[in-house]
Amino acid sequence: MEPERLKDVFNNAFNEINQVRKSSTPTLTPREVGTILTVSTDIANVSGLPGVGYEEIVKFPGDVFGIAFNVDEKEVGVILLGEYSHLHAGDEVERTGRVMDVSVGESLLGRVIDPLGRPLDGKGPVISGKRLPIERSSAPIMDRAPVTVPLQTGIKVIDALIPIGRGQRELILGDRQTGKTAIAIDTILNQRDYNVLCVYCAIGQRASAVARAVATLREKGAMDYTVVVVTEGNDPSGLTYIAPYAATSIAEYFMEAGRDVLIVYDDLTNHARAYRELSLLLRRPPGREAYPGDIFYIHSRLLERATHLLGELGGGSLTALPIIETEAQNISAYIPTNLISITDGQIYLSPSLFELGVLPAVDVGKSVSRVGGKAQLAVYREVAGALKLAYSQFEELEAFTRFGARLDENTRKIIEHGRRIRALLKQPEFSPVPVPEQIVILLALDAKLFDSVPLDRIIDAEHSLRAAVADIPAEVRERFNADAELSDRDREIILEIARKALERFRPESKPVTITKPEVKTEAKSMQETKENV
Ligand SMILES: Nc1ncnc2c1ncn2[C@@H]1O[C@H](COP(=O)(O)OP(=O)(O)OP(=O)(O)O)[C@@H](O)[C@H]1O
Repeated sequence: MEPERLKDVFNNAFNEINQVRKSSTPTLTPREVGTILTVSTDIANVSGLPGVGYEEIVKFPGDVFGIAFNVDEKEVGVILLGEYSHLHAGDEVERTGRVMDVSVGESLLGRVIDPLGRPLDGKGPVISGKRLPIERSSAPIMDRAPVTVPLQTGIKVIDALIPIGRGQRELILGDRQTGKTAIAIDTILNQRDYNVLCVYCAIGQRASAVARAVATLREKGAMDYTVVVVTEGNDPSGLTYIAPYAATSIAEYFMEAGRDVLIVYDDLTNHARAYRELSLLLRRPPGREAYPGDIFYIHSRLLERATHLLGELGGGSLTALPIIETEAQNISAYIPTNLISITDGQIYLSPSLFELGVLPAVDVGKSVSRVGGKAQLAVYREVAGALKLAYSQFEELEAFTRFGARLDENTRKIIEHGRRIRALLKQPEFSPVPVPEQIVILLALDAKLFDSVPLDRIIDAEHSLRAAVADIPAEVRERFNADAELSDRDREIILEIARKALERFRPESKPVTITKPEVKTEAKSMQETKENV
């Protein structure tokens, strides 16, 4: 062989050997490791991680994870996401190079998990091939469609007077124990018939309250289409802080797959408190009510993720029902006003109505839905305006009746009508009312058919009317859900059925003979008394 050719063969062989050697050598990946400087309540200060990014996950001994939150040149403030009593100054901390993410997917339906995706229901690990970061940017404006489809809550007062649309953000606020959770749970229960998936995010709640909510959802068959994300009061503040973001990513997965989703944040007061605690521990400067300056931003970036996507993007929607607890009915405190300005309306629950037994204790005057009216079914719109006006007139006039003022006939009628509206807007927990039944009740109320029914028989009259809905011809009932307006003929048919159903609840016109004997008896007895005296 020629020397040139020999040289080529030799070079090729040498290169091949080099390549084989390279591929069999294990590649060395650098580990960036730092040291814990201090560990205090729910946070750790770490040094020696110069490359760490904001919100990057770092790993502590014992598989405890943390989020890098205060990234300074020499020191990193880390929010701890697990039990940290075994951590000490001097322990190693390792960068992971990734941000916090959570399992998402169909397999999460029916599960109760914590914000890290760990199961809390004893049904084994959550198996899902897909993960999404918990912090995601919200859909850009050009990807958003207007809110046009109603989200039926099954709660008469809300569906009629404060309607919610799919993709809307409606705040539920009120003092403690006024029925805030009850409204959210009832709304979830009602989604069974509407094919809306639900995510219930319990944030820093008492374990007993969470257990009660989960038991109700399970008992009523709502867990089939619901994911529950839980942090309890005694969990680290870091876990409480990330809970709503993780729950939103779980919900967004379904939305991006074209589904309609409802998410409940119960409640964001606990979330704000957890964030305040972390910020103060990280020595961020406190602002109003000791909350950090970016408290508005953390809630607005969360709630901006609720939207209705365009048809080309699947047409899915994410409706958010954040809950806020007020103190002594102060809706102008810092966090409630922030949330009121971020959301598209609010449902205010009044403790005084709760005490009076008007449940759900929705104060219609202080509640509003800014976009839901456009999404409301046409049949509701026909009666809602008149009903709201009649109800607010009644509330104003009711105050006068407390002074025992003599009322003219017209005022008396307004008050009697208003009392019946209030009585019919009452509703027990866990018993959503279907749309056709709600509409028939509202039409009958609007036509003042209930005004002749005594107040103590209103509930029976309502039951009788609801049972009579079956008599309405199917084609008329179909128009209720099809967002079609009712014709005069339809209205007449419905009112005729309602009249019949309510007939037996009218008080019998009292025959004169009934009163006369009473007078006689009284007179007689007076005479007898006189005689006896
Ligand atoms: N429509 C209703 N009918 C009957 N009872 C109701 C109704 N709504 C709420 N309740 C009752 O009122 C109580 C308080 O309700 P709920 O726990 O929902 O209030 P909350 O405002 O969420 O309370 P917390 O401040 O503890 O979160 C519960 O005992 C619940 O059963």
